[in-house]
Amino acid sequence: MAEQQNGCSPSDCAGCAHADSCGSKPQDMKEPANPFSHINKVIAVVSGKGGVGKSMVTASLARMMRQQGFSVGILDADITGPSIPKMYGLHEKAKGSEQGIFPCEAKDGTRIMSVNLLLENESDPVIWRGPVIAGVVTQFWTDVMWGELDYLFVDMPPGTGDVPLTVFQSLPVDGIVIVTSPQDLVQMIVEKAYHMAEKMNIPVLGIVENYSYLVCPDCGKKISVFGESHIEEVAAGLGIPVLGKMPVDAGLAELVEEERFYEADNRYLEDAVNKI
Ligand SMILES: Nc1ncnc2c1ncn2[C@@H]1O[C@H](COP(=O)(O)OP(=O)(O)OP(=O)(O)O)[C@@H](O)[C@H]1O
Repeated sequence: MAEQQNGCSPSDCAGCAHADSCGSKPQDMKEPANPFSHINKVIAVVSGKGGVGKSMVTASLARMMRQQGFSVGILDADITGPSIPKMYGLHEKAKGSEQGIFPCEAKDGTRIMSVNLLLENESDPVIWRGPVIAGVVTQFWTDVMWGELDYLFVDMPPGTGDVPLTVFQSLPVDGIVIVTSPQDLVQMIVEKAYHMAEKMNIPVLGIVENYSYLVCPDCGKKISVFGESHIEEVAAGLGIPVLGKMPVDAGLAELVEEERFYEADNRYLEDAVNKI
């Protein structure tokens, strides 16, 4: 917690004539991007808990922006459970030069960096302690030559541990998207993610609900497989928009299994395009 002086707090610094010399000013721990990276917007995709389809949502948002003609990258910060390269059929090793590491390029032009593109065998487990993992994620920012990007999506590990903290402190994150699924604990889980972003002064762009429903292939009826959704109330309570609701979609799952996500055409998140 930053020390308070003169009875003021870090949030009072903006516009204060004494901000530069005052101990209340929050320390800027942002790391410089690689000199060969020019990134317009960094968006972190987070979830309060695992298994809600965060990577699916990250890649879907990236695909949608790609379809709109934007240049897009995905930084896979889920170091112990990386799934992005496989979704896009990438199994090569990333190459480097004196200036840094090149991201790998998927068939739709999405630039991707993940620990799996650096490991000798992609099935090798990553058994590193939190600070080492957080250091690798920072290097994906400082050492990777992303080039010109309109959007860099960061697929975060679940929860509020070391890596999310490092990403929020070290990368200039413009906003976060919270992914959740319909369940009783949703309010508490979303609020945890929301308050973490708030404490780090990062705007929450909205919530995506995954596994929202299933459409019966015979009668077309929507079935709430994981219970009724309360996402609208939770979002309204926090004053943030619902960016979209994704059903369990066998077509999307198939594209993941067949490692052809670069062909995905996910219309469920269409509303998100103008909000992120
Ligand atoms: N809406 C969906 N419809 C069909 N399959 C889905 C959907 N969302 C996710 N999946 C599938 O569920 C599996 C898990 O998804 P994903 O890897 O995105 O989860 P995750 O939240 O990133 O996992 P974790 O955070 O626990 O590492 C994947 O095989 C993915 O293809």
